Amino acid sequence: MAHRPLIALALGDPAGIGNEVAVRALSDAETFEAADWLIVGDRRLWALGEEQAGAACAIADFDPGRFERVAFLDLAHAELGAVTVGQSSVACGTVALQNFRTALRLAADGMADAVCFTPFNKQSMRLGDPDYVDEIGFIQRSIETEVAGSEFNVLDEVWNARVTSHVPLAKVAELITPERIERSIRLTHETMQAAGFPNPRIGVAALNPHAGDGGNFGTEDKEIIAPAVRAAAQKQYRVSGPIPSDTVYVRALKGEFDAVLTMYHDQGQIAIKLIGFDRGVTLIGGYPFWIATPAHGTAYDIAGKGIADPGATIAAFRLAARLSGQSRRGVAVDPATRLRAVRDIVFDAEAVV
Ligand SMILES: NC(=O)C1=CN([C@@H]2O[C@H](COP(=O)(O)OP(=O)(O)OC[C@H]3O[C@@H](n4cnc5c(N)ncnc54)[C@H](O)[C@@H]3O)[C@@H](O)[C@H]2O)C=CC1
Ligand SMILES: NCC(=O)COP(=O)(O)O
Repeated sequence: MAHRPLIALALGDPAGIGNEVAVRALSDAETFEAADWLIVGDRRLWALGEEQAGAACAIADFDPGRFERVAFLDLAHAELGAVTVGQSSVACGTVALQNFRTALRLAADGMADAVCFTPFNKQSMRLGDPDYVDEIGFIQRSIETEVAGSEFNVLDEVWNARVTSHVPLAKVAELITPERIERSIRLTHETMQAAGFPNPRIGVAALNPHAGDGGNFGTEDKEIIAPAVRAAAQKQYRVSGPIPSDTVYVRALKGEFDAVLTMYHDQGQIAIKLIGFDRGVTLIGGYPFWIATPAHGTAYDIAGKGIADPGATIAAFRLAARLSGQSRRGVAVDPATRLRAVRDIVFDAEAVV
């Protein structure tokens, strides 16, 4: 039976639109009611978000004895003078990394059902941590797992999955291997099943124009992708392809596929953002808890102006609440156990900062 989940919300890059859209999203009654919220960040930067949004949320500081529906876990860690709205910096990356790591550990330790985050700026994250590549690598390090999850871009109409993600375009072709494709098909199937699709239909995008056009425009589709799709189909996955990538989303939107597996980041993201930029969610699957964020980024060009659209953040928060509320795990639901769990959150948060 569904229960109201506890979501650890890691505030993202403070120089971007993240705090503003988080304030707006939690001011939306239906979104707020969908979960209990533990907001992880620096209270002074949250106040900046309230100012930018022109709205205020009455959220008490976290107190283990009084936690009911929402609390702010104030890590009070930002070097405020070094945060400039609209600019990447070490300070912004460091704050975002610490917020994210704390939220991940809360969930990994079973003290939150899911993690949401507002947009990170990967340039700032790299400045804050030279080893930072992307969220997947950081999650692996933070929760000490070898498991590499994957990003899924979610709209009501269709999902997008990726064989490669945050890699230079020049490297994509060499990373398209049968093993990666089969693994991505399996992860897409398992993640979508966990999200409520009993037997998802997956269309696999081709890499080259017109799926290589008989070998005229590259051989990967014929020699690598087609055999991998056949092998996956033999294992009973409902999969077809390679399908020319300029029309695979047209077919998906007509109802032929529940998801499209693309070969590289922008191949799917362009389609998804054209279909629903204001409600697109990036969902990270493959871990014991759901992780969700809006599909858009930090939008430095409009940060601080009070004009950011909160639609995708609302969609991300609601999706995480729905999936974790009906999910495979679930933290303590009775108040006494939850109180104990939330007390531990504080100790854990102190330990990781
Ligand atoms: N959820 C996350 O953590 C994500 C983080 N990123 C990161 O964000 C940074 C900037 O990425 P960009 O490619 O420039 O994409 P972006 O999404 O930040 O901006 C692209 C364009 O969309 C507009 N835009 C974005 N969100 C909007 C909103 N809510 N309302 C109105 N307009 C909006 C921006 O003003 C800009 O013109 C990068 O470091 C990237 O890695 C990108 C996507 C998702
Ligand atoms: N992994 C979260 C994230 O960065 C989402 O944006 P994208 O770069 O994967 O499009």
